[in-house]
Amino acid sequence: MFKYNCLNPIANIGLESFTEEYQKVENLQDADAVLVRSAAMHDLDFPNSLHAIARAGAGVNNIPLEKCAEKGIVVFNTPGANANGVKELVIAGMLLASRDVIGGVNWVSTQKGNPDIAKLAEKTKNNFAGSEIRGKKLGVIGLGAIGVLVANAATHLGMEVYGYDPYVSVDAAWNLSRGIKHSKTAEEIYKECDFITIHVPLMDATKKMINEAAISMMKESVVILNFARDLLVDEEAVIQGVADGKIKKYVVDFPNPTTAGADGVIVIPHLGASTEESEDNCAIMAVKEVRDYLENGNIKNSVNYPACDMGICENAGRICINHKNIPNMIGQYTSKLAQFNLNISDMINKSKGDYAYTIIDTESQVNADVIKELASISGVLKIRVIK
Ligand SMILES: NC(=O)c1ccc[n+]([C@@H]2O[C@H](COP(=O)([O-])OP(=O)(O)OC[C@H]3O[C@@H](n4cnc5c(N)ncnc54)[C@H](O)[C@@H]3O)[C@@H](O)[C@H]2O)c1
Ligand SMILES: O=C(O)[C@H](O)COP(=O)(O)O
Repeated sequence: MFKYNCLNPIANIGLESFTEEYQKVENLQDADAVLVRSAAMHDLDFPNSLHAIARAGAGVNNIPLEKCAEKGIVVFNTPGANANGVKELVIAGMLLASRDVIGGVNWVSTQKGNPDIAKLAEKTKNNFAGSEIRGKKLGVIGLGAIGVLVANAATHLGMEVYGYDPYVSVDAAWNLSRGIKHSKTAEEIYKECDFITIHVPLMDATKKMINEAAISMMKESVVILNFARDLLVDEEAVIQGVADGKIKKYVVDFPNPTTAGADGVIVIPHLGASTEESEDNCAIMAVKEVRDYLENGNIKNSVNYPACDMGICENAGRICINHKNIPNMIGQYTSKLAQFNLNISDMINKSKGDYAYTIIDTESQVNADVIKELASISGVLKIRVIK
């Protein structure tokens, strides 16, 4: 029996794909796996029983990845599963920044019960007039799952699109519309574009990447859209930019005391992935990843351990070892198994940064003494018997 805990509500369609071998528990301390969306996990203590954390979403800045890796806890996310939901809201954000729909709708609500509202609206509507996005230049920083969809959609709306991503994946590059201009520097985006949207993960290297220096290069009346994370942007500098008339609008999906209610800022309460479809997709993918890891030891879409897949175990035994990426680990495992006269029928070892993962299938089952011996090897962080 496996136990899982949910730190946020996770869509039922995903949870329903857990079999009767799974039990939901209220306390993380009792869990083999945790499912989470944006709940902050940095200050949590993780029990030794915890094997996996699945982020039903993209951003993993709420999870202490290194601390988890060190404890042999594999952290998964669900790449692309909510990308369409975010793309649609980014397009809405561009339209809301271009035309004062929000101001107009708010004005109408102040006229409740006014029998002359239709006439008055015709006199007043000019206060809420705007411009169109067709023909404008959009710069997309970060061409991953979301950035590619936004860039492609914007070309279909008649925008001239520039894309910047020095680490773009081959898959993402294949999916980009041919008409998108490849920017080799972020500066080109800052200098050329009327709308700038960022879709990069929050990491030390990307924190405050949109700052005073970046803003100073931007065009007058630029619109900045941030559906990635608030800390990617120096928001004090943005508010100053709005006050100076340099920035027309800042559209952001992450409310905080700096931006809530600020002039020229459209703040959305983190709704990018809050669609039925995105929530379902993320939950289904997260549960699938957790099940494959707990039941078979396979890793797909982890952000702190390598991808590693040996399928379903057809052999008598399978052990999985989370370990440091240091020399001679495999040599030590194989010689320990040989000491116990265990024959290896299949094996895979992969590494990612400082961490590595090994799956070993054996021709007979591995007993507790063998596991104890393997666990005593320096650099082993966690060991699990799958079969
Ligand atoms: N508003 C929401 O509800 C919502 C929903 C999903 C994701 N997000 C946020 O959006 C981010 C992006 O999501 P995604 O699914 O597209 O992720 P992704 O991993 O598919 O794409 C991120 C891209 O950013 C690129 N990148 C990294 N550093 C860069 C840099 N310095 N300059 C330019 N490009 C850089 C990477 O190469 C990658 O292609 C997530 O990390 C998350 O923080 C927000
Ligand atoms: O990174 C993400 O996937 C988004 O920010 C969505 O977060 P949420 O699952 O809490 O809505």
